[in-house]
Amino acid sequence: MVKNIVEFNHVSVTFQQNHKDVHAVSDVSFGIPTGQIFGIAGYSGAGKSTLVRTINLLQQPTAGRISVLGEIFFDADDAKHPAIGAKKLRQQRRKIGMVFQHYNLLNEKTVIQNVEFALKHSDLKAKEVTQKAAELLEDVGLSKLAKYYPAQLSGGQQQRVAIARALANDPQILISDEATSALDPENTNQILDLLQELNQKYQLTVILITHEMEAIKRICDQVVIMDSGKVVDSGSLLDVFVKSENPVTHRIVGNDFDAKAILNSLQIDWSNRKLVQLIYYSGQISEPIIVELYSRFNVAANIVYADIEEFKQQLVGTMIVELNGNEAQTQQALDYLQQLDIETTELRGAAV
Ligand SMILES: Nc1ncnc2c1ncn2[C@@H]1O[C@H](COP(=O)(O)OP(=O)(O)OP(=O)(O)O)[C@@H](O)[C@H]1O
Repeated sequence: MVKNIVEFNHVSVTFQQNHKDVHAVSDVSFGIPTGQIFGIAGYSGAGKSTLVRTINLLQQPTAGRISVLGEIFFDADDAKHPAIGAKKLRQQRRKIGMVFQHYNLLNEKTVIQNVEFALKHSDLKAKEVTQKAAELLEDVGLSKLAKYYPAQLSGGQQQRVAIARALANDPQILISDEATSALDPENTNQILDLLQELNQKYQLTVILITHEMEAIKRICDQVVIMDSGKVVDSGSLLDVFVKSENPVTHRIVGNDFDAKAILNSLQIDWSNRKLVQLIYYSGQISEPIIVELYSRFNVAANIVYADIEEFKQQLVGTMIVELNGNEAQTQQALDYLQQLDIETTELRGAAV
């Protein structure tokens, strides 16, 4: 099994529009580990769709190299044959399923016929095709609606049909390009949970392209943030959402853990106050720390702000507290928090 099921090396895509170059993707390099749910996030127009369309060469890059499933699909430096041959590409594309914001179902066919349609080039006999389609519908929780027509289904149900269809040829990669963008929050979460189930059941690598940060936070293992065609940040959810200090990342993913932004938005003048930001992870706090700081060190901790966020079932909390105590005792209190593996950052001295 290859470590990275997709690898982008210095990939660029430039379009010509009105005699001008549009740099939709600029010098992007990163790998997507096999078996992960991998998020590509950013605002509309950041270049996400263009980049993922290069994976199965629906979009040819103008520069760079792309490896997929351990094979070089495209290498701009190979002047004679930059792309893999058409026949090979057709075979390999079957290992890459795609779902989009629009479900693109065939309205005159029933739910099961829509899934069967995706198997028409397979080697299966008619009976096996029907059986396989029925199994796929069971995977996506739609067995009971097999004979319905798309128009009789809700948006979330239609997207489930699209997912079953995308899985028809047992792909190793499923690309979800804004697949939940047209759905309400409840349906969005159900589709995301389904993608997670499929990821686990079939060791399916899921590439989730979205501008919705809540979707990334709910199911992704790793994420890259794109802005203006470039990758501006990458890493685990905690690296990007909690620890990143990149202002562009903050603008895109939000400021939930950025103490300065929080204090500014609360209009708290903290220039002469001893404020400390605490960041802690699920299961970490079993003691009533605020009480402990007072009883052990005689340091009073007033909570200025507190929040808790969930990242793929891991809770991360942040508190901004004002510590009142003498210098030595306050230092002891901070040491104590660090012993509990609570990350502490002193905010003293900076202006609003
Ligand atoms: N075929 C094309 N010709 C010219 N410009 C294009 C073409 N396709 C995309 N672009 C431009 O490339 C940039 C990136 O578009 P892209 O669709 O990849 O962004 P995105 O992050 O996926 O956003 P969205 O979710 O809105 O599609 C945009 O400025 C877009 O207008």
